[in-house]
Amino acid sequence: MTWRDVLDILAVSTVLYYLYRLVAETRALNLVRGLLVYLSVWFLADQLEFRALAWLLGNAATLGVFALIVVFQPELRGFLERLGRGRLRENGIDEKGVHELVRAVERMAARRLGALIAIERRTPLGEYAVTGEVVDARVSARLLETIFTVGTPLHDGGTILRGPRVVAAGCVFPLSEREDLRYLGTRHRAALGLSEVSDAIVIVVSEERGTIRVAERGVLSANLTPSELRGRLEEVFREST
Ligand SMILES: Nc1ncnc2c1ncn2[C@@H]1O[C@H](COP(=O)(O)OP(=O)(O)OP(=O)(O)O)[C@@H](O)[C@H]1O
Repeated sequence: MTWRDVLDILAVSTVLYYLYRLVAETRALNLVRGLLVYLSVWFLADQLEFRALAWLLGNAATLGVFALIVVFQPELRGFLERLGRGRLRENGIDEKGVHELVRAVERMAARRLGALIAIERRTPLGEYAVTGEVVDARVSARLLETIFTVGTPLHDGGTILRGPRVVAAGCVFPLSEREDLRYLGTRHRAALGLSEVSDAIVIVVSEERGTIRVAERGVLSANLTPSELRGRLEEVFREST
């Protein structure tokens, strides 16, 4: 085994890893499952010498490749654009998203609605998203306020934003274990906990006090005004474009 082989293996692993992340984040995941079933049936038909079925599946596969390129044209285009910009993942949030998010947070703080909102950056938050309900909708102030309205099934737990979309709500985040912060309530410890295990920016609105704080890389900010929050989020937005 030479250094070339090691580099080759590393390169292939990197490509496979990014392909997996790309597939896991888009609607291509179901397609991959479908393709695996298709290939298994084709393989079986071939092994069992079901000539007609194998012929049909073989020819349909050629057509299918072109059909896939057409159907997944938006994803492929997005992927190639990001590859060109040197960023394989969309991270952060866009300008309109920041505007809607800050509006929602400001209103929720004024109304004393407790809220916990994580903005995914480079660390994938899929494992926490699956603990809640899939939302997959464009972020809007009205949507966020609706999610955190007391008495609704999804208001408990955290909401996850990926780019300009709300991906999931009612999610369970890991609680920070820090002894010196035991005095904090669980909503704030969950915000901090998630920021300790990821690079997410986690916004927390206190139901008790109506304050706005942000947890980032294991640090919980002091109370922020809505415009201070906007400033921080705009920095994140600039970093991601
Ligand atoms: N692990 C967790 N992941 C996500 N959300 C959580 C988690 N633990 C608690 N929460 C949320 O926090 C709420 C309880 O907040 P609690 O009052 O204990 O915390 P707090 O930090 O004092 O917040 P507040 O200032 O809003 O009262 C729960 O109803 C739930 O919505």
